[in-house]
Amino acid sequence: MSLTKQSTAKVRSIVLGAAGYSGAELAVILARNPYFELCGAFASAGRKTQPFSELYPRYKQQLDIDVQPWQDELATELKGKIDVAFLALPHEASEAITPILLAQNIDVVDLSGAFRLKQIEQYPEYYGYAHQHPELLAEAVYSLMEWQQTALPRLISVPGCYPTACSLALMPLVQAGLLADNCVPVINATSGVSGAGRKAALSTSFCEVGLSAYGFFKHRHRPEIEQNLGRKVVFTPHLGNFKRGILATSVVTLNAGVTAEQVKHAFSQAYANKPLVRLLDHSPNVADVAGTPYCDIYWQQDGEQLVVVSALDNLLKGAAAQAMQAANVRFGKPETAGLFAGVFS
Ligand SMILES: NC(=O)C1=CN([C@@H]2O[C@H](COP(=O)(O)OP(=O)(O)OC[C@H]3O[C@@H](n4cnc5c(N)ncnc54)[C@H](OP(=O)(O)O)[C@@H]3O)[C@@H](O)[C@H]2O)C=CC1
Ligand SMILES: CC(=O)N[C@@H](CCC(=O)OP(=O)(O)O)C(=O)O
Repeated sequence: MSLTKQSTAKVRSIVLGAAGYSGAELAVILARNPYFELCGAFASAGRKTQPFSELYPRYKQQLDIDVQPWQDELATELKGKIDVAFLALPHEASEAITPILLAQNIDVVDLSGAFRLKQIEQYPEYYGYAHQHPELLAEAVYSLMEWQQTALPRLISVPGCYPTACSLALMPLVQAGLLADNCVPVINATSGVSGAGRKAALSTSFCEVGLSAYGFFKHRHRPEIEQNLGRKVVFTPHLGNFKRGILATSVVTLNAGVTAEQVKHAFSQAYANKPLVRLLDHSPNVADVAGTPYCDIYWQQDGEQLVVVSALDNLLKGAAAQAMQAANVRFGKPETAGLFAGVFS
């Protein structure tokens, strides 16, 4: 195994799952973040070492790093050479590899759902497997950064893509106490096909995908959204025939008498100094957030009924950009470092 040149001045990082969609986005973001150094990129053990630009040809001459097969034994070799590992892996792989990395004093920023839910008994029901590490579930901090109140520890659990879109849309109303007690938010959200990852599957192949709902009541993001909002929701994800982006439409009932000014104040106050949330005066469009680290939010009120529409790029604010945002904060760097290309970086 080889690592690229290291500098003690920068946060030394690796990406596991760098051949996949969200890991690849993260590798690109890390490579342009002046405060971090991308020291290694890894895929599954069965893969041969391959240049990143062979997997993603648009990065030829921009990101010259090899994607190498990951083996757990590498963790020992990396001790003292790497500060943080970003895991863009299937949930169970993340759960298994995390303690191995932590044991070598390597921080973990996990993009999977392995450490998102605080109630361990929800894993069999919503993830289809029993969680083996209650101590790490307790230790992990869930990093919905706009609402993050506490310091980030060595194990960071990055929120899911749909929960980020829905929670950013509804948290201001919850925190301001504007939702009716008996309100069960109804959330319909449509994701582009990259949400399903890069691996080939008939159901997500281009000619098969139209627009359809799935995951009724049992999608793993439902308990995550409920954990964030502190109330039950009806969450129905949809798959649409576009590459990237999520559009979430959340319908709620407000307390009687809540005014338009109160709603506006709740959103403006919540996101006044939050650089990655944009409050719009028109309905969001996934085309305007695809390729950006933003979550766009808009609402319309009719008496006690409120519709909130939010949009983000599932691979960026819904995954890699949010992971970078959290790691920037964890290591004391500017929150948005690496997230904007060119003059905004
Ligand atoms: N896609 C999205 O919109 C979002 C994804 N996420 C989460 O990020 C994670 C990755 O998702 P995504 O990028 O879509 O997935 P992909 O299927 O595109 O990529 C998965 C990556 O993980 C690697 N991998 C799989 N198993 C192992 C293993 N046991 N050891 C080492 N590497 C392994 C794969 O390697 P190889 O290519 O060699 O098989 C591949 O590089 C998931 O947990 C997902 O839930 C989070 C938010 C949004
Ligand atoms: C379109 C599609 O299949 N989307 C995925 C969610 C995206 C993802 O990978 O989930 P996390 O955000 O939890 O990591 C799904 O419904 O399972």
